[in-house]
Amino acid sequence: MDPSAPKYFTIIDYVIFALLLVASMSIGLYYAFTGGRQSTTREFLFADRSMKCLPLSLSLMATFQSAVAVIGTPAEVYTNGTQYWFIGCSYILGLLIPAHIFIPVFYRLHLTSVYQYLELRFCKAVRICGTVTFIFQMVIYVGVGIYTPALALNAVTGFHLWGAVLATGLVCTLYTALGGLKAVVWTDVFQTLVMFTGQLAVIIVGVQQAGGLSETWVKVRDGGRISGFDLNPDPTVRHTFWTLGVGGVFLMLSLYGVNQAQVQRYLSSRTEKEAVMSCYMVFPCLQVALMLSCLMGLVMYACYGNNSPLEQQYITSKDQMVLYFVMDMLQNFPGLPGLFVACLFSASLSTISSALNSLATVTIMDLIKPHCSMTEARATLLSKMLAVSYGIICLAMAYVVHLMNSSVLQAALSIFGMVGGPLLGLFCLGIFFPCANSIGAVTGLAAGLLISFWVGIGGFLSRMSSSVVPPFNSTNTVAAGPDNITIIDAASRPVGLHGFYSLSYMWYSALNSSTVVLIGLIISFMTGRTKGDDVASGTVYPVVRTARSLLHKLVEPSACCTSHPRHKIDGHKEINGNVKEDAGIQEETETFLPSNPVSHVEQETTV
Ligand SMILES: O=C(O)CCCC[C@@H]1SC[C@@H]2NC(=O)N[C@@H]21
Ligand code: NA
Repeated sequence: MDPSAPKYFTIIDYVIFALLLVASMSIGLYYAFTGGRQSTTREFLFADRSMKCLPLSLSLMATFQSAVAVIGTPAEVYTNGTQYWFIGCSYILGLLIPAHIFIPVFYRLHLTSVYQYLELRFCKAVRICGTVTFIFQMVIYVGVGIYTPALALNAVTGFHLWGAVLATGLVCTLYTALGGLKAVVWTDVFQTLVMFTGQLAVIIVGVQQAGGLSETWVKVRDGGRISGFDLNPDPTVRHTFWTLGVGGVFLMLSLYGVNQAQVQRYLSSRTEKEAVMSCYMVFPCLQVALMLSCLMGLVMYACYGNNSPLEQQYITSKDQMVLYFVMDMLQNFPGLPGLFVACLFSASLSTISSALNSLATVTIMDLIKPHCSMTEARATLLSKMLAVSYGIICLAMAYVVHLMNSSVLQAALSIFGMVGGPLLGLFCLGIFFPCANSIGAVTGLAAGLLISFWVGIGGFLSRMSSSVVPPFNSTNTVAAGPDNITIIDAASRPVGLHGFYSLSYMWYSALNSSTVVLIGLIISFMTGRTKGDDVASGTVYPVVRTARSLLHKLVEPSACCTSHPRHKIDGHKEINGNVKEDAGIQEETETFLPSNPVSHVEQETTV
């Protein structure tokens, strides 16, 4: 069989792919016509705040595990070894901090959009800036998420590229717009199971084809694909334990701490404890997903060694390697290629649906509702129309991504770093620095975005434009284009602006969030910092508040300010409490009372 010939699907493969779309659609329709039939925003956007932690944790994991991880991570491990696996170390702090800092603050404020926090803590302008930045980030990310599987599929199987993009985009938009968050969460659960099954099947068959487990191990070890701890502190080296294990923490916080798609899931939990539990349960799910993706890269290496289909010119981009491998290895197992393609599209659908739902939520809650009152029915209908509109916008975005043509994994992570990083910085400024004021927040965000685009685009252009590859240090592999990895001679090191541009993309989140905090604090001090007591209570991390009042007492023993006792309703009754300012005494009241006049926080009205 000519290895360069495109591989074709058998009819059973198409059937399995079609079944995935039908099953996803059915779940959407089920939630459209059961329960409250999605007639309130509380149900459509927050699943009646009744979600349990198991489905939530799978949905949380699926939201940022798209086809990019299924295709990009194995290609990364095949090309550069298992160094990328160390990103798993960042999941520890990357989930502990959201569970014990961000969730308690956001949950007790009974938010409907995470950007409401910015208005509570700062002002409406900061909220709008945060919302618009989030929309920008997610629309681009979804564009990558829709385009990635379709491109790989088209390249290897001849499957019509825009047919796949349209099928994915339309089915996903429909079940999201019909079934709301309940449908999105339960399709995420179903799609995650398909994703894991598909990857496992390919790994098992691939190990067999490579001659068994021990043979596979020997080949990847001798091929130098098992990376040890690379403790090189040089921030321009693309992947080291530091860029992945530490830089990855900031990336994780921007996604699992302050990204609306994830915060909305925490807020849809029955209790705060369930929300924290779902965050904890994401950890094993993420480790399994990472392990499967990395193992697939190793198995591919065991099968192809160094003469990869890329070297043989059978494919044109390293992001097509996984699908080529699947079609090459599973050709004799009818149905398995279809299963893996279903896995690929499951990864994509679960990310796109979560993104569309969160985009509709922030648009209705942050940009429309605060400026025009409307009935619950109209708000829900508008949310559904927004989900459809964003689906169409993201399809158009897929075309833009088509024009960009860069390695998908790095593209996705760079987007998170370049846009998610500054947003993380904005929330950290609010939660950990009571002295930060609104002017500091807006200026800090602008500075963070400026720096991130300077480094991100500057780095991309300097890699693309320099005919003679700019001087880089030895182990820095520069992914100049989608596939040509350029290993640079050991002698030279990045100097000046090149050093700045050659910062590993894994440091973008850390650099940009720190810039926002630093500039935000400087501007706050220059323009008259906020006095501790002027800050809306519940918007600053309690430990910071306590530390401040202790410090105050130490410095000025006569200081009158005492932190007001916080009336807490006892644990098991604590449900989505909203914080009410009432003569300085904070107490949490049942959320479903008519919204109290004092609370600044709009609430989704309950029927
Ligand atoms: O798969 C994607 O859509 C993007 C690539 C992975 C995104 C980041 S990497 C760290 C964290 N772990 C995940 O599984 N997803 C996020
Ligand atoms: Na996904």
